[in-house]
Amino acid sequence: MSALMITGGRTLEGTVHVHGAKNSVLPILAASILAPGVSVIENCPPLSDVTASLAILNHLGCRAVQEGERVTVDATTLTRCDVPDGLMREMRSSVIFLGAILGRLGEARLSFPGGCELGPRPIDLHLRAIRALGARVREEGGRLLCDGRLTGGELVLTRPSVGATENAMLAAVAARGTTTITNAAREPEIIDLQGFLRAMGAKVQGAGTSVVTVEGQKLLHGGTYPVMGDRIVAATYLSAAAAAGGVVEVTGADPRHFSTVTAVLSEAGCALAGDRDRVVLSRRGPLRAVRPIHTAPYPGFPTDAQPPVMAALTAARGTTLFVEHIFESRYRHVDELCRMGADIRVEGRVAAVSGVERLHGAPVRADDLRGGAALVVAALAARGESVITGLRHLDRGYSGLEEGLRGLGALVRRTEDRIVT
Ligand SMILES: CC(=O)N[C@H]1[C@@H](OP(=O)(O)OP(=O)(O)OC[C@H]2O[C@@H](n3ccc(=O)[nH]c3=O)[C@H](O)[C@@H]2O)O[C@H](CO)[C@@H](O)[C@@H]1O
Ligand SMILES: C=C(OP(=O)(O)O)C(=O)O
Repeated sequence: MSALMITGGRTLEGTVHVHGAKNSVLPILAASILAPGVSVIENCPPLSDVTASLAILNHLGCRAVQEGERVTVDATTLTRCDVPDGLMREMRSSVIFLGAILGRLGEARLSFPGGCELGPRPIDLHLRAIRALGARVREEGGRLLCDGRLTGGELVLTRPSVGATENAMLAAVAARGTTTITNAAREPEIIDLQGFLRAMGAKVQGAGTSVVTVEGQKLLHGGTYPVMGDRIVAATYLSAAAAAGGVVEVTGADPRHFSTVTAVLSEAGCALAGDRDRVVLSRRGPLRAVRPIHTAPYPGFPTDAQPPVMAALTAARGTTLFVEHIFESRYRHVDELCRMGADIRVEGRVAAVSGVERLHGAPVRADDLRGGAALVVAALAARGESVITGLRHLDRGYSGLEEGLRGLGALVRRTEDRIVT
């Protein structure tokens, strides 16, 4: 079983560059099949979710290859409209292929997606959106059978779901006429998807606001596009620096995309400065508790940053309340943090984090992606050695994490075969 061995207690110093955003590149890879052409995606991180996306693309008949941080997708040869159940279960974003396959071929056969287990993650809004564009959707034996000629229309999402907004945009690009998506998600990743669709020749506007408008059936071609930097990876490195102390510069992501996170870390006693694609955090003295942190859709505090920021505040003076509004069950890291000496009580959606003097190292297991990031942050600040297992979750969203942390002076190594009892 592979594990991360982290000996905590060293302050972090230096610069770390974040890779491209997982939550941008996955819908962009799905979008690449909308036109029978060659797309080139730059700044594409080598993540296991990207590998899963490439496997889906190749299964569909495309030629998708990753070389370093560049992915080339030749979607000219796309022939199939089905995604096997095993690939659907690999990640949440497999469901975004629904709008894209349906848009390109008029037919799609998928099943329900996997992804982090954070409580129920239905896809009713996705299906409602594509039905509203004229698709027929049947469920048979756990498979979703979708077909129909798509026509633009007025879509109103009952909540600003990121994935449903993306699926609706992809289907709308191929639909006849104009589609408006009201109460659309406003995340920066939606703006990135719009950027790629425009690079393919699509007419899309409004991304980043609550109303996205798509004029469908424009002549599309392959596009070349650089994926934005990962704001959650940036938030994770900053949380690590806040937890361990020191001076860390994070480059490659736009600090405006995670300003709610930097605001919290600043309130906790860190000094922050930055500009368009870099931010520097320094923490010399102790951390203090902050006002309650409520996760919310963008531009609110991101649910994906809740676990690492919580880990950073486990040793702050005082008590911080976290209120998780997006997912029903996103505190699976709490029990593991408590094994490291944290004092956290959870009641429903609220977690009360009472700062302790210092965490201690322990064997812990990641049960989901950002929960794993929280354990890394905690281990860097803890006294002694931690052994973190469950790395397949971390590998879905973090590439080069050990190298990045080692470059900041952390004692981190990955063992591939250690048996952890
Ligand atoms: C690959 C990707 O981009 N994942 C991100 C995306 O996930 P994802 O796209 O799955 O998140 P959504 O915004 O769709 O989900 C938000 C909430 O809406 C609910 N919901 C969603 C769809 C639906 O059809 N019905 C429904 O009830 C979900 O259960 C959840 O409670 O946004 C989340 C919220 O910022 C992030 O945590 C994930 O990292
Ligand atoms: C929850 C996440 O990912 P996914 O939606 O792919 O499960 C995440 O990136 O934190």
